[in-house]
Amino acid sequence: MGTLMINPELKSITDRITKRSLETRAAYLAKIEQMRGQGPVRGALSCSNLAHGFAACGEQDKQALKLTESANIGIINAYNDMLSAHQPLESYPALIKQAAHDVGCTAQVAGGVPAMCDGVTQGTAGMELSLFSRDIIAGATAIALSHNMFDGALCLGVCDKIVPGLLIGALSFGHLPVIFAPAGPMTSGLSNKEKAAVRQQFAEGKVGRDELLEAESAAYHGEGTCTFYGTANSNQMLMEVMGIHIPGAAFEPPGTEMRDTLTRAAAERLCKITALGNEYTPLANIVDEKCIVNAIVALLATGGSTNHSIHWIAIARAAGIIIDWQDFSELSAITPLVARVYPNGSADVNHFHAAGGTGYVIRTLLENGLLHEDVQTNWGPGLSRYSQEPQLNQGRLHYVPGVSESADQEVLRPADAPFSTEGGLSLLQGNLGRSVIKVSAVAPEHRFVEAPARVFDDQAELARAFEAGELEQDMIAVVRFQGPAANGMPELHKMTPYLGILQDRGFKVALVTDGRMSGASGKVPAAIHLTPEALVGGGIAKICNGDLLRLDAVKGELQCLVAESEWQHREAATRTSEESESGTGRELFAHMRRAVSDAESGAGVV
Ligand SMILES: O=C(O)[C@H](O)[C@@H](O)[C@H](O)[C@H](O)COP(=O)(O)O
Ligand code: SF4
Repeated sequence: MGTLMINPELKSITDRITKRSLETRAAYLAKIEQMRGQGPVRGALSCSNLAHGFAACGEQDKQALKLTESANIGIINAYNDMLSAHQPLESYPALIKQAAHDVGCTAQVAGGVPAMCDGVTQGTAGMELSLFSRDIIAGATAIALSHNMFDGALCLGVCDKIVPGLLIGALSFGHLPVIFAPAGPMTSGLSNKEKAAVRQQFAEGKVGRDELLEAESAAYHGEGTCTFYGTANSNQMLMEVMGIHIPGAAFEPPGTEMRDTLTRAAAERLCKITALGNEYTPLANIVDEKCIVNAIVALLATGGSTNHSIHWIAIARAAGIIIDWQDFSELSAITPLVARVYPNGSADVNHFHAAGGTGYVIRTLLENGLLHEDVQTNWGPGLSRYSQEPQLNQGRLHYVPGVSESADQEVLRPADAPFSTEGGLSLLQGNLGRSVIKVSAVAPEHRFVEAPARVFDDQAELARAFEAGELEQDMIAVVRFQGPAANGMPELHKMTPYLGILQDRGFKVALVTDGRMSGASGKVPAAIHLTPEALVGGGIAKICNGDLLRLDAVKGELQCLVAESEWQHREAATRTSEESESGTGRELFAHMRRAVSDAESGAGVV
């Protein structure tokens, strides 16, 4: 691999983050140091604690656990049948236990964590629990690891809030080595673009529910992660570039010999890097400022999910590192877009993987000084290890250098000849507050929209207005009271077909909301995560129907073009509906709505 001269702006942004985080990072590391016992963590347990901990084990494991020479791995499993991406995880614990035994160690399922499928809950009341489920998962991870029987943790989770929640929880046990093992993507079915087209036809009444269900079922047809580059697959890219997977684990499909080999290898590696061995690699040493910056760069370079402009702020905070949207925006200005995967193009993650995948992205960014190479990883020091690709040779795993050229220039390009010289996300600012936009999914001709506001209190109201034919005009839809404190900041992805139709009909259309969009949302310019949110009196609550709004993704401006004197005297609207307070379990999350931080602080309660 060529010289790895670091980009000077990348270095300066990293130095700024390191300086800003000095105190919080030092406090985090001090807490982790306190948690590091000598010898296996279980050695500090009382006899009764330990006996409870291995009561249900077989005799061989009991003997191993009584002694303190061999490592015991805690498995945190997010298996359920709701997420096609998590369904394969059902069989992983048995594979991991056998792999641990094969190297003289033990493994136990430390606990399960809940996992919500945002595809199942999209557009329903359940989506109002989705963001909060991240911090519930973080707490559930800590509950599992708090048994203190473990010398390392193997996290089994893939999708949206699950990987961030597992990682936030595991960072509270950052004295342990932690490896994430995914299940991989579904094989390609009906393309995401064709699926989106049938949805628009359904919204226009051109096809019926049977055709729609047939298209959806042809797109989402089997086990594994949905194949668009949304939040779940962005998680996989970021776990690679942070060195938390073992190299090349992200996009191998489930149910293959390679997939099972990678899962076993993760367990074997984890047994090797505990404090009992001579390659001790605690999670706290991996997730540092350079690692977080690498994750943001990889997100921006691949047009990853906007949700990570929230989750990775929360993850960084869990490691004592403070980042904000200005950091994202400045990194985006120096990060080339090297991948076009739906919604940023028509390819899916299987095409991305075949074209060179995570190894190629890491290689080309390293070669252009756009990632920090001098980092710690679960596979050893130095990020260039993750530009390698796994191969099987008579059933044994080994690594070879990854491709040095993209196998499909329509899907992956080198960082010095990218699809765009800027990354996928931008910060928008103005008299409405601060928001983010995924520019990589918006055609250049749609990145500037100035049009009258049409104000809605939820996405269903917008759908009704569309169906009544009231939206056939240039319009910036304002959907408010969708922030974290209002109703848990749901994804508002169901609006995408309606706004896409209006855009296709030639109207200038955009969306402004304090809510979220799906990582799969695309072509309509959307200023999302608007902070401060409507419920706390943010500017979005002062917009009236007909106000002229400007969304300029090129200059980074979001403005209500009302005279300053009038704007200052505008009353913020108050919410008319308490619908989000109860039903579908939402009453159980009232304390989180009251305590949640704003989107730019990570929308967290932990
Ligand atoms: O952020 C994300 O990537 C989304 O939450 C994704 O996980 C969700 O499942 C989408 O809603 C699926 O897309 P459709 O709803 O278009 O099927
Ligand atoms: S990618 Fe989204 S829709 Fe697909 S399994 Fe994961 S959460 Fe569900």
